[in-house]
Amino acid sequence: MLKALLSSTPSSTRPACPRVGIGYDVHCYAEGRPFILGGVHIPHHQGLQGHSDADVLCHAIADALLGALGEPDIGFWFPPSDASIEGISSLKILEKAAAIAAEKGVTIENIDSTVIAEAPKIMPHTAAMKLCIGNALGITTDRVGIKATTNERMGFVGREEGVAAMAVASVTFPGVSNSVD
Ligand SMILES: Nc1ccn([C@@H]2O[C@H](COP(=O)(O)O)[C@@H](O)[C@H]2O)c(=O)n1
Ligand SMILES: C[C@@]1(CO)OP(=O)(O)OP(=O)(O)OC[C@H]1O
Repeated sequence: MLKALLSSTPSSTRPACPRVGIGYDVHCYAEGRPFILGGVHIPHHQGLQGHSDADVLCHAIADALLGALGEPDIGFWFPPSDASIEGISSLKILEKAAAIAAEKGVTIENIDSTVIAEAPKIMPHTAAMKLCIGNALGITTDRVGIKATTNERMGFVGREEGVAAMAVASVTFPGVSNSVD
């Protein structure tokens, strides 16, 4: 009876829905700072400036994920004006984005990213970075893409004034069904 009633009413059934988001960030270099990228301390003569640990890659990934989730960006959740988060590990920011995804029942499918840096070499550190990012997001390392390129000596990246990163995130929102079997 209920099944017949439901089949005659407008359906609210919706299949699982894939979504994507993009993120971009840039930080300038400063002497006397550790260079933290993807949660990993990479030996370098200078690091990135920021209110947080300035992990430009994690910030780009966080914004990509928040975008895919339809949420406000990183600055909403972690305001630069908040003194209590000074020096915060950006892996915590990824953990927060993953928690928001989990609350919504959203599956994180994969992340891909590119770091744009003239120096140092990034690729030797990507295995460690993928582990940190994968752990923070609760996904396996094969779902975390990290690539790197120089800027061919052009612009602020080319002059080694800073580092940029871009990322995309792919997620699946859960389907809903009113069917009664
Ligand atoms: N900071 C970087 C930049 C580049 N790489 C690796 O070198 C390759 C060549 O870079 P080009 O910018 O000259 O195309 C690139 O594909 C990366 O594998 C790197 O590790 N770190
Ligand atoms: C997480 C925050 C907190 O201040 O980190 P910042 O180091 O300020 O980095 P930025 O990418 O400029 O902005 C994001 C901020 O919300």
